Amino acid sequence: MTHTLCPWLWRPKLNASAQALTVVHYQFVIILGVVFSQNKKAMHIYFCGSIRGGRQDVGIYQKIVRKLQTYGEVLTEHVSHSDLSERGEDGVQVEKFIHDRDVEWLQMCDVVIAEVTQPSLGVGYELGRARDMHKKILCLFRPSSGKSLSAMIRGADDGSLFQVRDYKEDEVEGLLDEYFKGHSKV
Ligand SMILES: O=c1[nH]c(=O)n([C@H]2C[C@H](O)[C@@H](COP(=O)(O)O)O2)cc1CO
Repeated sequence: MTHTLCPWLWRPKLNASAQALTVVHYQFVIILGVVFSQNKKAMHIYFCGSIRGGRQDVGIYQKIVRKLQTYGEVLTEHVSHSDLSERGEDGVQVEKFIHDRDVEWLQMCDVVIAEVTQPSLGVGYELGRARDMHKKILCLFRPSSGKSLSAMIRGADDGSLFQVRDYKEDEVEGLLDEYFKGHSKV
């Protein structure tokens, strides 16, 4: 029986119980391998940052995206590209393409990280959609900008799925480490 199922395990010198033990051992190793490879599956991270709302914070977006890339795949890496201007992405029928692609990415992501200091209609829309999808959301705001965050963002903080944190630029990496410590596999 054993040699029919697993010919490479068939060792005529082993008695039946030793063969059964070997099979159980190999099954255990296979199960461990499957569990381990699932845990290693990259987390999908959706990063939101202003584009047409103004690109003055692109340097901070780059810092955030670099850090996020140590935790998983950032689906919207383009938001942090310094050559992406306030005009946004170009192309044929680009508006519908961008909207539909980004909503699909929101659906597939494990977590949404948004830099919300520079107000942006697109980021506000993404956050509303993500909240309705019950995604884990972290919004980052810099009070040193002198701006006041919309109540529709700050007021959405429920201390759990939707969180808003005030931060200083030099704290952002530590803050993300702290956040992902609690959400290492979403
Ligand atoms: O070209 C684009 N590509 C793109 O992915 N977006 C998405 C991602 C950003 O998090 C968000 C920015 O919105 P807005 O452009 O309204 O600031 O919208 C927005 C634009 C332009 O509106």
